[in-house]
Amino acid sequence: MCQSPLHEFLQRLPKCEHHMHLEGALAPSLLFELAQRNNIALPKDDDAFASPESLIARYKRFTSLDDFLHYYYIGMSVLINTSDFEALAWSYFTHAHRSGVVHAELFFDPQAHTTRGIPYSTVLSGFIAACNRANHELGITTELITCFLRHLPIPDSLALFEDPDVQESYRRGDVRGIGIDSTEVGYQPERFKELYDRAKGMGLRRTAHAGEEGPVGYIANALETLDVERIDHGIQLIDNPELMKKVTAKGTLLTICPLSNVVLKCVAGINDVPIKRFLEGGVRFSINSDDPAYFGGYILENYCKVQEAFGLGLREWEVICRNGIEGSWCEDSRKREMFGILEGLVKEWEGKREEGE
Ligand SMILES: Nc1ncnc2[nH]cnc12
Ligand SMILES: [Zn+2]
Repeated sequence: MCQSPLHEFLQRLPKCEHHMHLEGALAPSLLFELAQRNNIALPKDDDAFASPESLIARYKRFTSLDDFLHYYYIGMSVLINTSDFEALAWSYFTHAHRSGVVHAELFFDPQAHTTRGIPYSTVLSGFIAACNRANHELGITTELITCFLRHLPIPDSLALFEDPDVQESYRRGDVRGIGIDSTEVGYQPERFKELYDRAKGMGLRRTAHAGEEGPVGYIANALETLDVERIDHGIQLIDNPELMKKVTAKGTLLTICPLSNVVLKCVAGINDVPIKRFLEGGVRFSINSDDPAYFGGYILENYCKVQEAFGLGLREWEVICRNGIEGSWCEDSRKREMFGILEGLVKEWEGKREEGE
């Protein structure tokens, strides 16, 4: 719980999450439980894997994106069965519900599992089961997004994309779009042009991690060569006012993850995430959790940290939330429902203000 008088308002805002890696919701407690159940040996030469507590302590000392990714890929090696993937996603949804998430568009990394011999169908069926349960029991609507790993060879991405099970998941609408993630610097977005062209040809939605650790040129490159509809992170946009104007005019949504940026040392502190400058410049963005089990908080903690740093008003939060709803890849009827909740909440809180509460 944050110290802001707006804490209850922030909790109740109807949040859309657009940047959340399901594998990044693997809490150390579940990681150790699954390692034991599935008989997976964790590295013996790294003291961090001695216990869940020592792992949590190590997560507080990440030095870079790659330092985090090292632990992220080892962590997910404990996921073997459909039930493991379902348990992981369900643990995310219970936290998300408490944080006020009403709509979640979730990344997963198929190649990180298929390269370990886990079939795509095992991964997907576990995630779909949790999504269905979240919809029925918590009222959260969902979309899934396959992310391709930029550090792997391009032909591997294309081969996975064309895999009959993967194609079937796109055709059925079980998976709505594609993205690219993993190590950024040295892996320019344009390398994935063919993949994105094929995805666009199939009517899939498209986003890409860019401008997290990498320079602003990667953002321009993703927009130009991949024709993406959203940019994941994109905080380096602040370095190029001309491009910022273009992104604003186009209405491209940045999916910003403030806690992640601080923990992975992409910025010195939360005050350096360009929230205020993007708001003033009219850049659209949503606020997201990225890998909550690794970065010390879910989406509400990100909202709270932003509030503590920038002291935003009701109207500024309304803009952030409205842009998040608008930039979602759900039906217009669902957007209208979420706009309705938002308008009601803002009116209620403005009323409280007038009564001098
Ligand atoms: N923040 C991040 N950046 C790039 N790849 C990721 N995979 C999971 N989290 C990521
Ligand atoms: Zn990410």
